Amino acid sequence: MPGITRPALSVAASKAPSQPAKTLSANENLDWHPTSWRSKQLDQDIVYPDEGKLYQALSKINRLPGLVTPAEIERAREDYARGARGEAFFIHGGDCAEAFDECNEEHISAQLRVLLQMSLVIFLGAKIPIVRVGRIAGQYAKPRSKLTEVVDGREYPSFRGDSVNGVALHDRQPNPERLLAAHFHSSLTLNYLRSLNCEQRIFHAAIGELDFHAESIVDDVLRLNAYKFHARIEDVMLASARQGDASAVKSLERLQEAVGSEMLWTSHEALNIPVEEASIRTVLHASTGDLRHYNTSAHMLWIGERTRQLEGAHVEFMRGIRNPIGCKVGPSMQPAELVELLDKLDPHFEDGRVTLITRLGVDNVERFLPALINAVQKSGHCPLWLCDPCHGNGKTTSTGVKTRDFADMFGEIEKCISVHGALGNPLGGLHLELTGDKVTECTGGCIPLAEDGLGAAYKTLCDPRLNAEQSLHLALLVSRRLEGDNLHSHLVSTANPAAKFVPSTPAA
Ligand SMILES: O=C[C@H](O)[C@H](O)COP(=O)(O)O
Ligand SMILES: C=C(OP(=O)(O)O)C(=O)O
Ligand SMILES: [Mn+2]
Repeated sequence: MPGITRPALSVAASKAPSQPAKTLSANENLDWHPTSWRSKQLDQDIVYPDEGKLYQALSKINRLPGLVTPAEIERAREDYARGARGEAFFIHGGDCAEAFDECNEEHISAQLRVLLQMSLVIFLGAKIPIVRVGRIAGQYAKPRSKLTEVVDGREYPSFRGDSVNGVALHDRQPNPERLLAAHFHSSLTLNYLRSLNCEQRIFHAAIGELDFHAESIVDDVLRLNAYKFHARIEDVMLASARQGDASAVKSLERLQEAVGSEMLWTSHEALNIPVEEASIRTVLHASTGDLRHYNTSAHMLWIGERTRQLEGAHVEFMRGIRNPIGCKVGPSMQPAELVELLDKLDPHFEDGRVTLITRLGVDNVERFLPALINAVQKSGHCPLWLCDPCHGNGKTTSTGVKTRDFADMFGEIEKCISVHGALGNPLGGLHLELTGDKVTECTGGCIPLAEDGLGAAYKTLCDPRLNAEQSLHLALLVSRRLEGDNLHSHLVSTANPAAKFVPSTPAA
């Protein structure tokens, strides 16, 4: 569907100078402005019936404190640069679409806990620091394959995320008040995350719970592996205690440092550009004289597969912000197009400025990924490469339920690890739709969930998520794979639900 050209609503512009200062360094985008996207085609546009109310909501967001600070964004950039150079592994995950109704302590701590647990498990295989990034505290706007749907012969706008409209058919008109509600829900989520991050308790609980998971899961392999990993965490603690500080708490803190930064960086898809524009704060950098434009709605933002057109509004907006930025890369991306995109988004060739999130589908990785990697290697850009094994492996069951199979997801990750490894370009991490909650949305995994079991706790507002046990199982397999073990042939899939998962001999 063709996008529209936005009228000149001026929100962020009120805080940013209309012309760049004369003393700009080479690092500045001279032809960029927080509003320059408005003259470009905006795909997946959200059309509000009342532009006046939209303007009021955007200017309120512009006046409210940002959710994150420029200093944090600078620290996140350093983590992304490390990841791009192969010095850290990223676990980027969370809900497909956050829900206002799930903005509660249980859901938020479950998200943080599962990401921490996955980090610990993958750290023990990859043996490099792990950086965690949540699809959290702002993942409230969705692109859709079809912008309308027909129910009982009547056409309605599709559900576009809680910041836009409601799931209920009577609530499908985009409502600008939801933008403010999203800002406040994001703020509460982030506030709670910051409190949890400050507490050692969540880290201890996450380790302790690896055993709990092992107890609660009937599958032999997960139980064995989780115990083994728990024992190895203790080994690492003992070793670091031996090296100096005798105190176990001290060594636990060291392990925490080794696993990665304490902060969970926040992220969401930058889909609704007017509200992203309203979140910009422009800062004059004292030592370089650069004007830096920080999008304070999240630490990291990404461009979706449906809105990554080279000449489109989303790419135009994103190229000017200082935050680490990402772009989804689907099977239609051409190698030359990818390099052109990087030239736009990363004109100064900065390590980790861009994260490429490939989502090719298990059967497409070997066909498309090598040429994409080769082209990027030749271009001189140094992006962080993540594998999103979710969005290329979607299926709809015969009863119309959206799902994904665990074996396809691990299959895509394995192939990405192999292709990246063969080209001397190690995979930098994973991008996953997951939840710490006990949902039944994806098939397969350690408790082989079949299609007829999906109805038990199918709660997602958009795409199916891995549940806590599936997420941990995936982390165990990835950890072993990064260590050199190949467990893929043992995977239980719904294609063969009776298959027994035979444990491999625990490594010494
Ligand atoms: O999260 C990603 C997209 O928004 C989602 O896959 C689109 O789903 P749809 O094909 O049901 O619109
Ligand atoms: C919309 C998403 O993915 P993609 O743009 O890759 O389809 C998503 O990550 O939720
Ligand atoms: Mn999704």
